[in-house]
Amino acid sequence: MNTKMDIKNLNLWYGEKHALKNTNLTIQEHKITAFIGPSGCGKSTFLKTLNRMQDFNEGVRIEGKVTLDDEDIFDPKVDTTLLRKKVGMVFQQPNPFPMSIYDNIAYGPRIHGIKAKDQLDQIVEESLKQAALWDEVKDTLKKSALGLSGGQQQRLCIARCLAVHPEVILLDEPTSALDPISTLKIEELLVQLKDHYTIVIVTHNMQQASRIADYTAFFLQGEIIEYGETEKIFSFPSDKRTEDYITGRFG
Ligand SMILES: Nc1ncnc2c1ncn2[C@@H]1O[C@H](COP(=O)(O)OP(=O)(O)OP(=O)(O)O)[C@@H](O)[C@H]1O
Repeated sequence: MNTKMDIKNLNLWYGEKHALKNTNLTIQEHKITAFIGPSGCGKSTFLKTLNRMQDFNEGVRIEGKVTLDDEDIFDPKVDTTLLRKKVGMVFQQPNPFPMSIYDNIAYGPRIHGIKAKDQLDQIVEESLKQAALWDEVKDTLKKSALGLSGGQQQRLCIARCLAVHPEVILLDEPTSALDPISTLKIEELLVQLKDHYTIVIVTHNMQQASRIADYTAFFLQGEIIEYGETEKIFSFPSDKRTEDYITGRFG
């Protein structure tokens, strides 16, 4: 088992608000890691720190160390565009660009310098196939992505993320805006994708975490209370607060 990302003594402040308190975690390669915990406990904050999305946030102060394949992601020499290519992100609300399905997928590769049509065609097809969307859209690639259903749009966003060949995929409650069937499709997809990618998912859905995650971290008020194999966290939590949360006593 390989550690893909290692987070050590990570603290984050939004102005005066201490949102992450000395958090430590390892993210294992080719596994799905889920973050669970009540609203406002710091899951999204932690997730966004992993590809330096917090750099966009004024007034944020970060201390601690995060490595990707043993390289410090906060090193001033790090090219953040390249980091975000390696560590891609999918958000809660499907957010396709207002352009064609094809152009949505080709957008990232084009930014990274790929211009040849046959090469872009191949990336578009490959990414849509990997995101289990190809069969549904292969005849309408030139149509607007905004015409797709919510579930299709979210798979498009996953395909768009895959098109730049990331190593880690961060997903922030990717199914919370979707119906149960689309949700299951995305879950199946993530389980397939973990053979090739390392996946980190924030979810409010405890069944979802127990269905798909290999590892689960329980967050509470900016701290990681417990982290381990999902089965263990859900069957024999070591901390009373974890037990109270997963049995629905709060949150
Ligand atoms: N940009 C920001 N500026 C100031 N405070 C923020 C900002 N973003 C988040 N916070 C605060 O930091 C804390 C953690 O928020 P975060 O969004 O990480 O929690 P979460 O566990 O992901 O919540 P949810 O499950 O509701 O999405 C909360 O108290 C929130 O109000």
